[in-house]
Amino acid sequence: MIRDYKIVLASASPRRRELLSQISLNPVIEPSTVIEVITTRVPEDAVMELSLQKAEDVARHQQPGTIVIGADTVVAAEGKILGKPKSHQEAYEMIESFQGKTHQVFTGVTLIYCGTNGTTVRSFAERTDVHVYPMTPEEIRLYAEDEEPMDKAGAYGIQGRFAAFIKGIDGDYSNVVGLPVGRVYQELKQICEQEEKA
Ligand SMILES: Cc1cn([C@H]2C[C@H](O)[C@@H](COP(=O)(O)OP(=O)(O)OP(=O)(O)O)O2)c(=O)[nH]c1=O
Repeated sequence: MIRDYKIVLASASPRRRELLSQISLNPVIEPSTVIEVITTRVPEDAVMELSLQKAEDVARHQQPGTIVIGADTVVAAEGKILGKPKSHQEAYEMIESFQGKTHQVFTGVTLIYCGTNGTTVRSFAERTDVHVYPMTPEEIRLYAEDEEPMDKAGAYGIQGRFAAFIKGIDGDYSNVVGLPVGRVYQELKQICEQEEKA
């Protein structure tokens, strides 16, 4: 059973911790300190690559019987990968590029099971399509000036004030917030079942 394992979340994101506690998983928080390197421009591959780097960094110093979760979220809009904005101006430009349109949010997740005879690694990427209402330059400016977009991929938080501009989504909502918890739970269950059979 999942509760027989120690779960470590290799992330500083409070949203990811909250999403796991929503499904009664209360992980130990150990953010990774790895320098993130992307070697691809394909968003689903990039988020898996980054989630693997974060999970591997933290898995290195774990005891057997631990499962480490690493994750990374990006927005893909108009052929570009958008991470966190570096300035309010950049936040404005990101939102301007996808207002009135549909973009994709990808979260990559890596689960590493640390066993007595080595490790098991599983990575996957989950996609959600997000439809955004047209926004006026004033609406974009007021939102981009706020602190809310600054620590978020694509410069918005669907769970925050930006909800005013969300027309709809196709896919998992929790994936947009930073962790597709349903899929994470199913994958964790499979790791535990495999270990119990072995
Ligand atoms: C699109 C979107 C992203 N986000 C967040 C999820 C992620 O926390 C963040 C993307 O940054 P990430 O680099 O994926 O994660 P992080 O830096 O917050 O945490 P860590 O690297 O330690 O795991 O954007 C929202 O909260 N709401 C949204 O609507």
